[in-house]
Formats: sequence, C-alpha cells, structure tokens
Amino acid sequence: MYLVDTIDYQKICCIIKTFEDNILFQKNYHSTWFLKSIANIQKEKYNYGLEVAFVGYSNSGKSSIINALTNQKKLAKISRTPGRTRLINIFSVTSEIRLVDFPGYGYAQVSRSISKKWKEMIFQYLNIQKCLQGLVIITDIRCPIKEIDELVINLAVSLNIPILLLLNKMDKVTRSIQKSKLFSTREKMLNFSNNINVELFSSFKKIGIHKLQFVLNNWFSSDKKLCQ
Ligand SMILES: Nc1nc2c(ncn2[C@@H]2O[C@H](COP(=O)(O)OP(=O)(O)OP(=O)(O)O)[C@@H](O)[C@H]2O)c(=O)[nH]1
Ligand SMILES: [Mg+2]
Repeated sequence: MYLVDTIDYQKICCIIKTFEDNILFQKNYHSTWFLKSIANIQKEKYNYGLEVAFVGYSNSGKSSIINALTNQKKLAKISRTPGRTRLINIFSVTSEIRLVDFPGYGYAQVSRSISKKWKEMIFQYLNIQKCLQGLVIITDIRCPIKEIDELVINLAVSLNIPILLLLNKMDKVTRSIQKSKLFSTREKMLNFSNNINVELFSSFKKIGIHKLQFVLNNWFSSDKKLCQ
C-alpha cells in the first residue's frame, strides 16, 4: 500500500513538473531574441548552456518554423527563394538556451562549393557541439526524404542525439496524404532507430507547435546538465 502511494506521488510530481516546464517555456519561446550570425562553427562554438539545431533541405521551412514557435513574424528571415539563410543564425530563448537555424543543405542554385561547405558545417557541428540537446530535421511533406537527410539522421543516431523529424507544409496536401506520409515516414525511420519522433507540421496554419514545444521542453528540461 505504502509502495503504491509512493509511486503515485512520484508520478504526480513528474506530471506537475512537465506541466510547469511547459508553461514556463511557452512564455520564454515567445520572447526569444536574435543573438548572432556566424559563418564558422569551429571558431564560434558555444561551450555553455543548451541548444537545439534546426536543419533540413533548402526551402523546407526551417526559419518559418522558428518564427511559428516563437510567435514572431520576422525573427528568422524567410524567403520563397531557396538558399536564403546563408549563415548560421543563433537565437536565445534564455541566456542559457539557444535555437540554431542552419542554412539549408543541397540547393542547385547555390554554387556547389557553398552547398558542400554548408553540409560539412552541419556534420562538423554535430560532431563537436557538446551543448546540443536535440536535432529538429525539417522536410517538405511533398518531397521524399533525401539522401543528405538520411546521412544527417545516421550521424545523429550514431552520436546519440535525439531527433524530431517534422513533415512541414502539411497544409499543401490532403488529409489522406498527410496520414499516409506520416505513417510511411515513421515506418522508414525505424530503419535508423526506434527513437525518432516524426510529426506533421504547418507553420502557415500553426499546426504542430505544441508538440514541437513539448519535445523541446523535454530536451531543455532542467534535469539536463548545462555544458560548460
Ligand atoms: N504552404 C506552406 N508554406 C510554408 C510553410 N512553411 C514555410 N513555407 C514557405 O516555404 C518557403 C521557405 O520558407 P523558409 O522558412 O525560408 O525555409 P528555409 O528552410 O529556412 O529556407 P532556407 O533558409 O533557404 O534553406 C517560404 O516561402 C515560406 O513561406 C508551411 O507550413 N506551409
Ligand atoms: Mg532559412
């Protein structure tokens, strides 16, 4: 009897804590501010606090998702022209917590050497960034998962970096396509790991924001050690 009570008490405390974290961070995401743009991850590596990176193919909607999450229209620059984000843009949620918006990988109109540099930057970043708590990979729901996405997923899995894969622009397809794409992508991700979270998202319709916040809150949870 006593044991059952203890377990219930622990469960309740855990639920309250998750709830508090969500309330706390929901406010904080909205007051996120631009910290700086950097061109070279090696030189400017942050070695304090916690961060989450947003990566994906050019034009998949990385910057729009950061704007939707923070409920700000112009925090991250968005553009119809792929390849708009050319530097790594870092945003601060608090003095210890950062969101990192990467240039999109793989776009034909950006010269091959620049595109190659951006890819290398992401691989380098994943390998060296000790503050990284998780990786949000963004794809356009209408496009197949690209080989470069798979390479990034493989590397993140091998480094034990948690992944959230967002199928963005869900507003562009019918409900049945949304469902089947979600199902098939979840199936596909099992080939990499059984721990990859896949969700639908639309920054236009503001769908999926709460799930995104929930995952980020977990990654940023106060139990995690700040890197120093
Ligand atoms: N329909 C629809 N369009 C979207 C959505 N999210 C982003 N877009 C559009 O997609 C285009 C690219 O958005 P960005 O946020 O700049 O994409 P990005 O991945 O940051 O692009 P790069 O920085 O160039 O790699 C813009 O025209 C956005 O308005 C969405 O949920 N639905
Ligand atoms: Mg961008």
